[in-house]
Amino acid sequence: MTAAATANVATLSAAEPVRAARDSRPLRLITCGSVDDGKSTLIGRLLWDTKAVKEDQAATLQRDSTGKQNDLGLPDFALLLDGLQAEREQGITIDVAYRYFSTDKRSFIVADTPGHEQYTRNMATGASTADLAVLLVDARMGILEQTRRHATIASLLGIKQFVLAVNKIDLTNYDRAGFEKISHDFREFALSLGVKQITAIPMSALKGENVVYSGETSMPWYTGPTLVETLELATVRSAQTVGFRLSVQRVSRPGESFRGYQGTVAGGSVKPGDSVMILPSGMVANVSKIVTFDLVRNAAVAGDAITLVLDRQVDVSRGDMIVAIDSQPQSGLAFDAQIVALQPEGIEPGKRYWLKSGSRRQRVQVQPIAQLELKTGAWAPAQSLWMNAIGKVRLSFDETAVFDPYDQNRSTGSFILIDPDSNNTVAGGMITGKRADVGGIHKDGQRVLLSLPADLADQIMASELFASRRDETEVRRVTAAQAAEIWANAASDI
Ligand SMILES: Nc1nc2c(ncn2[C@@H]2O[C@H](COP(=O)(O)OP(=O)(O)OP(=O)(O)O)[C@@H](O)[C@H]2O)c(=O)[nH]1
Repeated sequence: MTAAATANVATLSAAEPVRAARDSRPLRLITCGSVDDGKSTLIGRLLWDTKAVKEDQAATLQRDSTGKQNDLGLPDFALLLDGLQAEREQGITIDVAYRYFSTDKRSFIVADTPGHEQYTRNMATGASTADLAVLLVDARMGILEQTRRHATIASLLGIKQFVLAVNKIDLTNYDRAGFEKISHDFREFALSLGVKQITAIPMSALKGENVVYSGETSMPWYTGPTLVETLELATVRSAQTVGFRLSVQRVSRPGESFRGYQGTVAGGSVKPGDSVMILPSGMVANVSKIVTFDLVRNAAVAGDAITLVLDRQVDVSRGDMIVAIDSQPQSGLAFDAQIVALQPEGIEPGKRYWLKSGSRRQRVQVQPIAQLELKTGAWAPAQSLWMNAIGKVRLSFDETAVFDPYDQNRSTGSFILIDPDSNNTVAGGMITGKRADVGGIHKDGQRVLLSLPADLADQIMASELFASRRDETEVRRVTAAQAAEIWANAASDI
């Protein structure tokens, strides 16, 4: 550690305690950027300078770095993450690697998300739980399309605080004008996304400048905070406001006398005596008991895995949602959503997919409406969505679907789409809202629902199209505007 760096440690520890009422939950952040922007080096540097690296790891790192030290004689920090990298390359379970570190003011969880284009999916996974995004750019390259894509996904997923880490500033000779141009370009783009909290920091992850320790010796012109100071002051996302949600994973019937509904609480809280509704059936019951692995509990909150026992016999199956009666999600046949297409085959107009949300799996027809132009931030009409595209779509279900909008509940408002032919996960998405409860022709159990405007509904019996289904067809009255939309979507439904 240099003398200047040591002096800065003292400065940091002596700083005013951060905001008294701050949430005690760790701050969750994601780092994203293009390949080689220096993410691994930055995370390694954060862990090293905050002393999150255990002694044995540090010794291994020094050994493995032999011959690779940088000009400060420090090890190659990116190697710290190599173990995780190897797991990632083998395939599989760890899409996003989580790392923990802390300062004397706060603890942090950082999700290391890969920078390659095809890893957009993993980036979205990390971002869905993050409070803040650190977007890395190479000071020599400036803002790239990938930077814009990541910033957009992070903002769609509800992240409102961004740090723009203008890394490798040492390679531009600490060029102030270059840094200011990049931060100006990014600020303009981020404002178009509605993101207002942006801190741009000139940084050398390799040399450890403006990460944990100040870079004032090399960049006297920069008087703003270091990365860690920014993180210490960031706010955690506020708790979601919607009521109790339990997506039923399993119905437990160990004996005649006991029937419990198992799952993880996906929102709100519940206690014995609460009135709940089972969706989509709409049946109502009261909670008589809450059981966890070995305990009877007097309450459960979001994140708890529980078995819920109700006070009466009701029909509940896997995939149903049990919700607070006074704060219900939206039920319907048609929803609006935003998705990120994840596979080379893209999203085809009108194709049927499996939609998976929590423990529920339903058939859905997906109609792309618009695609986000990353250069301008504008939505352009689109019929299909190709890999990595961010799009607005309409979802039409065969049977009643139940969601919260994503901004009210990230768990019951998000989903993935699976291609029934290839079994590939072709998109990840967020519900933005329910559409008017019409949507053309839908099967609801044994019934066929046909939605038509009032004037046409009176003539329905003349319709050849539905003659064969008349007995099982229910006609609903809707407005003319809704009807135009229904007809536009209906052809492929029949
Ligand atoms: N000069 C300089 N080099 C840096 C800096 N940060 C990272 N590097 C170098 O840039 C190269 C890429 O760094 P990584 O940390 O592996 O980049 P990455 O973004 O994690 O790359 P992937 O893991 O492939 O996505 C390495 O050779 C680093 O030593 C910096 O601030 N200054």
